[in-house]
Amino acid sequence: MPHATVRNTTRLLESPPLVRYDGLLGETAASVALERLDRELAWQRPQLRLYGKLHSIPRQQVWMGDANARYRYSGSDFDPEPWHPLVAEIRESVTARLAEAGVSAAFNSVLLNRYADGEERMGWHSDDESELGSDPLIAAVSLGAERPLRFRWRHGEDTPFNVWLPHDSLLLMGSGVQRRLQHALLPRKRLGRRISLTFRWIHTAPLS
Ligand SMILES: O=C(O)CCC(=O)C(=O)O
Ligand SMILES: [Fe+2]
Repeated sequence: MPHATVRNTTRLLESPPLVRYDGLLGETAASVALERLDRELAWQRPQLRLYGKLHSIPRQQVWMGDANARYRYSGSDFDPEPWHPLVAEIRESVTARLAEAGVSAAFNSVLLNRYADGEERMGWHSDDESELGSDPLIAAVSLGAERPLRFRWRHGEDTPFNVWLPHDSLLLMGSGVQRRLQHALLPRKRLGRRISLTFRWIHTAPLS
């Protein structure tokens, strides 16, 4: 099974911290998924408040998941969209591939991100909201233009590094990654459309 461990993190993180698996859906199915998600989802560009001023995010997104998997993100509450059948199928492929690799994981929600071109991006952050628990496992599927996800150590333990995310790949961000690193999808010139799906487990509160 093709996969690549990201070597320069293994000294500093527990196993399996950051692993990329290639060929998740198969080339054709992945290209069909890119087109369908692009067309069929209700992509949104919410405004977030930053230092008291509203800014449109430099990408589009959709939150999807179980009805009770509510999420708080940059000061706003998001109610998830119901599972799109194709996204539910991709989730099955992700959990199956992880299970083959000996990683048992379950996901009740996903943030889908759509970057129209290389100018669209996501700034530095860790996915460390309290709803994700103390040591979340996040699985990120990439479709479309290959871009690097850049990582930097929160306390400068080592140098920043890129993990390239080709079409139809799956990046597992495992134990310690959110606690010890931040990541960003920085702008790059001359790049086409990309959609990512970052699957998560949200610890839920009872529906009121
Ligand atoms: O688009 C990506 O690969 C990164 C997305 C990300 O960091 C996130 O959804 O939290
Ligand atoms: Fe993230």
